[in-house]
Amino acid sequence: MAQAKKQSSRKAARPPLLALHQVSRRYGGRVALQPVDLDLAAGECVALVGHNGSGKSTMLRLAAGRDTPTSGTVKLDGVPMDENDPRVRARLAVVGDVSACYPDLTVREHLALVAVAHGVEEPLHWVDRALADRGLAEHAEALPGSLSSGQLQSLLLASALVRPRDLLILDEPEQRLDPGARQRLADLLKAELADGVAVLLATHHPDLAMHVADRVLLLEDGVLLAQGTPEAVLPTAFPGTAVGGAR
Ligand SMILES: Nc1ncnc2c1ncn2[C@@H]1O[C@H](COP(=O)(O)OP(=O)(O)OP(=O)(O)O)[C@@H](O)[C@H]1O
Repeated sequence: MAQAKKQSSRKAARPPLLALHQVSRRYGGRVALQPVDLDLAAGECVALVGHNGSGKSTMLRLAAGRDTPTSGTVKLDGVPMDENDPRVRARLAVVGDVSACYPDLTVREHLALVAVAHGVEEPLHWVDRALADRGLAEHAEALPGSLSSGQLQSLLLASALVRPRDLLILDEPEQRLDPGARQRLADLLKAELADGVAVLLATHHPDLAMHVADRVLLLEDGVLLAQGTPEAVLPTAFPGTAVGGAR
């Protein structure tokens, strides 16, 4: 654990890859997110936690350039975040919801399309690797409509692995995954972090945050209530829940 702490402080010293400065979002008269700051360095993982409606997805959409803040700035490596900017598209992978799947493409075709569209070299190699890593090899020729919800979630994760990325943003990636697939997700995220990818995720799963996050931000009603190490914040975020496991 001492080693993990040492790594965290070393990571914190790096310049941020993603920087949110006083970012807020209002929908009509409703404040979904009060002004918040976030710096995320390469190889660092921040987990957003909080009840339903606390503002996690709003913050992720703003961080990914998929929504425009009411106030504040979002920058990727100093460049204003805009998901339409090719410089951003080359570095950002977002794991979203099933609406991102093409219903008439097989799992393999879907992944190949994503890889080719992003100009990846040897796309079929990466497709085969993502199929194997996500436990999808036996479903490679299936259409999304015939997959279970957990297999669909694995396809969304696989889509992020067949494209270039320095920043990975995931909204509740543990949804619908069984314990084995959840463990493979944690292993995947740790491998991404070891490769220097910055990871920002929202989760309702304290063990996932404990295993992969360097820092946890607790949101409540759009307000940043607490931030710190998983050990410091998760007991407040999930009172009465045993949060365990070595990182
Ligand atoms: N497009 C929108 N228009 C109006 N209000 C919205 C919109 N998107 C989100 N909100 C509101 O903003 C608040 C925060 O929602 P958000 O989806 O960010 O919460 P969340 O923490 O991700 O919740 P969950 O855990 O259920 O996914 C909620 O009150 C929600 O109703």
